[in-house]
Amino acid sequence: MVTLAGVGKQYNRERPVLADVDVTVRAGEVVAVVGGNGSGKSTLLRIMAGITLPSQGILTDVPESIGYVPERFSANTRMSAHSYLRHMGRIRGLTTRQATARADELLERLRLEPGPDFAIRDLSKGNAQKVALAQSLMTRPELLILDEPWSGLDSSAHTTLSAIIAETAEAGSAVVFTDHRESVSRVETSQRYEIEGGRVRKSLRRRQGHR
Ligand SMILES: Nc1ncnc2c1ncn2[C@@H]1O[C@H](COP(=O)(O)OP(=O)(O)OP(=O)(O)O)[C@@H](O)[C@H]1O
Repeated sequence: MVTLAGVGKQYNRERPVLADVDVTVRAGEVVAVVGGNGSGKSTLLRIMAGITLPSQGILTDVPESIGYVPERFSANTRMSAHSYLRHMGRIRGLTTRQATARADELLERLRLEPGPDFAIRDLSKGNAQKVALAQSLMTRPELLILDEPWSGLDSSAHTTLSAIIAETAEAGSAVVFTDHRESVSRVETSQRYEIEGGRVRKSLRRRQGHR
């Protein structure tokens, strides 16, 4: 699905944030990346998503369709969640009818409050995160990248998100998500990587946790 070989990242000639990262993510896998604040989790995910270029190393087997949910989704737009999702769906090749149906389905499933026609810029943090998640799922991505996806979501949305991650992997896509080291992963993972001191190590533990 996607392979990172010898990947490193340095911002502004500072100490490297990441060094010699070798990660392979296969179709159907759920991969957790854990680490403390500032350890480089978001940087690694942005490199995987093609948003940030690595300073060293290469990426191969990068899929064409990638869904990405940033740690913070701050769309300062008066556009409603539903209009935004329809728009994103159309950009990704859906017809208006398909995009409308998919937006309806996702917003209902995620229980967007106060409702699909509310302006995105006035949504609460958790509800804005739901819109970010929904945009990544408008068409099925081959690789779904989620940066601290549980943060800000309420417990009912946690359960929905865990189910969506499991379903996405079952459908043959790969899912990569980050979490803080001390957090218990909420889904069964195929692989788990830990980031510390710029190094990414594979952790042998497979985890299934509950919160
Ligand atoms: N665009 C940037 N320019 C300069 N430094 C950056 C940039 N983005 C991230 N950094 C630095 O790289 C390091 C890793 O940041 P990153 O956001 O990847 O960590 P993180 O593990 O996701 O942190 P958190 O858990 O707090 O979200 C930090 O020291 C951060 O300040």
